[in-house]
Amino acid sequence: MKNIFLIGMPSSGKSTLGKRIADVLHYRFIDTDKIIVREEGRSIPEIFAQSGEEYFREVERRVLRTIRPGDSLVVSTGGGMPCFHENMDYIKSTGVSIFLDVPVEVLVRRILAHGHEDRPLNNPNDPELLAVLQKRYETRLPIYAQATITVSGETTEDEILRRVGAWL
Ligand SMILES: Nc1ncnc2c1ncn2[C@@H]1O[C@H](COP(=O)(O)OP(=O)(O)O)[C@@H](O)[C@H]1O
Ligand SMILES: O=C(O)C1=C[C@@H](OP(=O)(O)O)[C@@H](O)[C@H](O)C1
Ligand SMILES: [Mg+2]
Repeated sequence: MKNIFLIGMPSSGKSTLGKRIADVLHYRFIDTDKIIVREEGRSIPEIFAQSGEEYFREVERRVLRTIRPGDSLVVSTGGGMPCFHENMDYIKSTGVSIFLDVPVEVLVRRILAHGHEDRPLNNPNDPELLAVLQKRYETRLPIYAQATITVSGETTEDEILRRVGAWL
């Protein structure tokens, strides 16, 4: 069966929803950030601090390209993954994609509520967090919008499953 990729901004719920979809569809679930942390033996903030974002993006590129069409995986991506190294083209050629389009205000609320120490690009203590995320959203939107399906934070899980089912 085709792979299912979840894409979208940090805290849009890719990891949470991806696991749920995989459970319901009996697909194997992977989270690219978790694979990177395991492979590197260090956290994402450590990778950014010690080796830089460019290095992280290169690892993302490589991890993504281990996925083949027909692997029957649900893949939760890191928020930036589709936006570097022509990764969105690879995602489109390798499966069906779901863009979780959640308002930036909601993302900020989630980041402030849950903290995000493991995400170097989202600092809950930054007074400009809303503006930073809004700008990042606008930059990334043309890429995210290429997803097969776009759902909002309000779309029910049943509706998401119904819509993605039509593409499998
Ligand atoms: N639909 C939702 N409603 C409210 N909170 C959510 C929802 N989905 C995820 N969250 C919370 O938001 C935070 C980020 O979720 P996560 O799935 O890790 O997002 P992502 O992988 O897109 O960064 C977590 O604390 C999670 O519990
Ligand atoms: O938006 C981004 O560029 C990033 C999002 C993170 O993943 P989540 O979207 O799961 O938080 C993680 O890959 C890294 O910190 C970079
Ligand atoms: Mg995640």
